[in-house]
Amino acid sequence: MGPHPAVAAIRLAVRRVLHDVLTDRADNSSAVSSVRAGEPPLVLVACSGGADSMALASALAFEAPKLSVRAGAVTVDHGLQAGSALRAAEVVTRLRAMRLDPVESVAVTVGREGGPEAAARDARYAALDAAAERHRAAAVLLGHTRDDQAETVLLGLARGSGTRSLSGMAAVSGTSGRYRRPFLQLDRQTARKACLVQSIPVWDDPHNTDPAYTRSRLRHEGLPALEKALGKGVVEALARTAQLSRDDADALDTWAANVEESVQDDSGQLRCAKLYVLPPAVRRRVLRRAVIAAGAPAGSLFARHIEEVDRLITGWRGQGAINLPGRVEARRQGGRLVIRQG
Ligand SMILES: Nc1ncnc2c1ncn2[C@@H]1O[C@H](COP(=O)(O)OP(=O)(O)OP(=O)(O)O)[C@@H](O)[C@H]1O
Repeated sequence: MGPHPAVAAIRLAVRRVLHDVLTDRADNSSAVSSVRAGEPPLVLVACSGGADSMALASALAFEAPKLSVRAGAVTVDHGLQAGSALRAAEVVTRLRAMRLDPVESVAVTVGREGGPEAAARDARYAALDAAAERHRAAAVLLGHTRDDQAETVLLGLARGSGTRSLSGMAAVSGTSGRYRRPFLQLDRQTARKACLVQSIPVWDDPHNTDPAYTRSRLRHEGLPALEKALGKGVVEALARTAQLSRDDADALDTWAANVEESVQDDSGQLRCAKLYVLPPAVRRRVLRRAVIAAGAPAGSLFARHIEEVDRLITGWRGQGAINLPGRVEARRQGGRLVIRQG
């Protein structure tokens, strides 16, 4: 008898990603310094102890040896709840029981920038990046599911963001495509079921059900209400929207990169008349690129900032300089847009 369908589904998803990692590694072996010739590649799973990442860890532990890949794990202790260190130690024990090696727990200090969720995420990714470098890992797997993707799209929609934000999380992201999300096409229930039938204990993060958090409200109230109103297929449809938006956003980014030079004068300043005739989606991207090139941190730059700069082109009525994150300033001067750091 074969494995339970949920277990078969998670293993297949991981197998596919491991194949991709090995193929990419073979293609880049001369370019990527972290790859050591002849050494079996190491793939790490980022594991919170929750159902999604425990299912991911179990599938990685099963599939990796068949492809001569070493499988390890990292759990990050955010130190935000009483007893978090103990829980991290427990997760480590469970991961070692799956014969993953190396397995480590990394304690981080969570700052305040951007609110508690964003600060925890920044600290977590910094720790995962450092672990990947330390172990020269070929990839780090994350347990985001199709449900997480649907939530991300809805959050972007509610913020009034553009196509880039609606495109949610990429299947491959990070430095040299380090982060992989094998479960992006799988629903959360499949991961949970796979843990259940394999008797894998999981830890349910109380934050995930705490109505104080936007994502938690969306998960437990918003999406069920949408499913009731629009039907069960809404999660899948939102995930499809993410993929379509990603393709659109990629095409528009390429367009913007290609026209950039044609709107600059000899000293590299942007010519307002040339910008004016561009389609708004392309113009806003050109402006965003220019603002980032001048030194504004991409993460602090929001749609409203770029809209304000855009009004120097489309709604010009002699307004003054616009202050942007990273002490960058944009002003219109004699038919040119001057964007520079103060
Ligand atoms: N504390 C952590 N340590 C290591 N990896 C983490 C941690 N928290 C989250 N991750 C990684 O990020 C993914 C998404 O995290 P998120 O917080 O959105 O979901 P989650 O509900 O914690 O997921 P899971 O059910 O896997 O615990 C996880 O599946 C996992 O791969």
